[in-house]
Amino acid sequence: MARRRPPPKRPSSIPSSLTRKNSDTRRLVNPGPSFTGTEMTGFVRAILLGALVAGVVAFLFYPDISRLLQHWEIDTAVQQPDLPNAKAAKSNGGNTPEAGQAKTDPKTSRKVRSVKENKSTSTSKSTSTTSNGDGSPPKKAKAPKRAEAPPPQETEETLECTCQQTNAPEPPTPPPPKKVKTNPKKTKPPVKTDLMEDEEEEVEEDSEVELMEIEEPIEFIELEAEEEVSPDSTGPVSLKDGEAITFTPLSPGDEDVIRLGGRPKDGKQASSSREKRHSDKPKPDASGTSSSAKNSSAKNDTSTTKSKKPHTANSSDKDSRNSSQKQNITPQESKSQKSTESQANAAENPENEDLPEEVRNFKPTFLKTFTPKKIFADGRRIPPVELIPQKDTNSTVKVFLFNDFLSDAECDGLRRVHDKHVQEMNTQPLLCFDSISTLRKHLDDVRHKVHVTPQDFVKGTKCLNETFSQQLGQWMSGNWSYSTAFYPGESRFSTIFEKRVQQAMGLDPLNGGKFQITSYPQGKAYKAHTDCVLDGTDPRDRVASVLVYLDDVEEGGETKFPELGIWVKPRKGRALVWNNMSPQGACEPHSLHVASKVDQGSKYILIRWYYYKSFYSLGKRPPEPTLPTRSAATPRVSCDDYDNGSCRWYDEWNNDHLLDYEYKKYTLI
Ligand SMILES: O=C(O)CCC(=O)C(=O)O
Ligand SMILES: [Fe+2]
Repeated sequence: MARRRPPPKRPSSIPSSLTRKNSDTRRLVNPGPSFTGTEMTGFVRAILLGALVAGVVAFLFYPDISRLLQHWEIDTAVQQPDLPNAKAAKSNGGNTPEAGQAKTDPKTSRKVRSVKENKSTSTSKSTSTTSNGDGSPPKKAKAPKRAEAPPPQETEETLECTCQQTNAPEPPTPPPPKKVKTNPKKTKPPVKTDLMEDEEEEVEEDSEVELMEIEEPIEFIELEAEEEVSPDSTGPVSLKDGEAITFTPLSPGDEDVIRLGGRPKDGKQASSSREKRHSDKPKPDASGTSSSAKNSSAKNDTSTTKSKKPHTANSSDKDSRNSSQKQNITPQESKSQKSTESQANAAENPENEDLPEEVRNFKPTFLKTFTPKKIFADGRRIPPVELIPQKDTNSTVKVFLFNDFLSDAECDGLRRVHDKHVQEMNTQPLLCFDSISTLRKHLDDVRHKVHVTPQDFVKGTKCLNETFSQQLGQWMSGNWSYSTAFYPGESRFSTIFEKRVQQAMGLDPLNGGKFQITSYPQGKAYKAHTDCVLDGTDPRDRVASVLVYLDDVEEGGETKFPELGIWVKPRKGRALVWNNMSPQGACEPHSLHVASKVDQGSKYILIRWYYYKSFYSLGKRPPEPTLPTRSAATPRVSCDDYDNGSCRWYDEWNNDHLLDYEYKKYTLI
């Protein structure tokens, strides 16, 4: 549009001294003509006529004058972007740096971005999920935010447009809502249904446009085809042809091969093929000293390292992890190996002084190989799906989902092994509590007023004595979830599973810990926690978690990530994989997750945690502590919090219930 010239600016004021001087001069030097009465009347008439003509002209051309003035204002706004018009134009576009920011992952950025656009365009799904904040099922969606007009550019035209809209008698009709289409090949609508069932039902009552938009499963991105691992590809694992993709389902006979933890009634502890797994790794302690001997010799260690663990995952495995992370280096070796650099580090951070060298010098690098790939198993095509956080967050946590990661037969087999083992264990567990206050809360819960004294606990432990354990166990009537464990190399299944995980996510089998199967009876949940230790002193933590649902759950039992606004419904065979640590190696608070209450039916999961690196005892059965004294096959129940009824039954013992555990964990085998 042609730009009109603004009218010349008039001087805003003339110095009064000058004016006065000129008029004074005129009056004195040139007094002007004098007029007769007739001449005066004619002159007045002429003036009146002129005024009349000017009035008519002004009336006829008024709109043009008005427009001329407008353009003058517009030009001013362009030149001065701080004027209100210019500001409004900027914010109306909604094109804030955040909104326009793309995710940094070069492989997924395009798709992530497209999903984000979709989200902001208008879905009640994303609105409702995001707004809840606690990861609870989304509430009734509000009126969806319609498609926004494309962001205006900061040009003269844009501003002119704003200005004209303001002056127009009727506001202009907004552009119709944008329907964002995603590539149907790359989305999986059925998955979305699982996650968003509640909202979907509500949204269906709304307009057609919404329905069309809701059809887009915005939470899911099936990842790029080029990431696929084809059956005959060599891939990251060197396997024999076909081995990576064919899996013979777990047959009933195989169940015996899976030895679950705990001392069976014959008193012998199951052993794993630990030496094989680590035979190629140097073992700082090659003396062959038994682990229990080392345990007792470590008792004098006065390591003061305590990690605060407000919301850390099930203590049993954490214990196994901690004990596995610290034993490689004896205090003597630690001292002799001290480098100038590490001493300097320790001097900088005196709190770390007592940590083993390996811990202090460990440089966490984010697992570059933590990349999802499409895999095939047993004739099943298993593409990865990235779950997009429904909350704006600067989190580095990525959550991936694989449907049918395990076959029905595999899931059934694992459930059977677990149930059988729970049945076979001694039915009377010993009950352990993280504190007396947790015990009191549980007593209140079962409506029993009991005066608790330290004598009720087995000395040196956090566990109740046998009599009290039995009593409280009956009152609580098995009101807990059940975890059983098996170890790498103990079954064909474990080997096949870890290879599958390696292919799908690039996680090194050697960096994985035990396999834990957990069942939740109806009404059970598990507290909000992170699988790594928040603000922990040991950076060699659980970098990623792999969770597989072994059955559908009739109602409830979702895994929720409240900080991300992601929640996932259990589906038989479905795997969830996420990273717990940031690229810098810090435990990510956004990885907080909760197993929500099973409202109807029961829930079964298989979980395995992966670490930054392999440790000597990682993935090996931990030596059982002798305290408390107990008969074979006695399970323990750990209530390490009250929240969400998070007592959990374990088939094996570790050191977590020992009072002095925190003080010696870095030197335990
Ligand atoms: O059961 C779930 O959904 C989550 C379980 C979990 O996070 C865990 O066992 O660490
Ligand atoms: Fe967890």
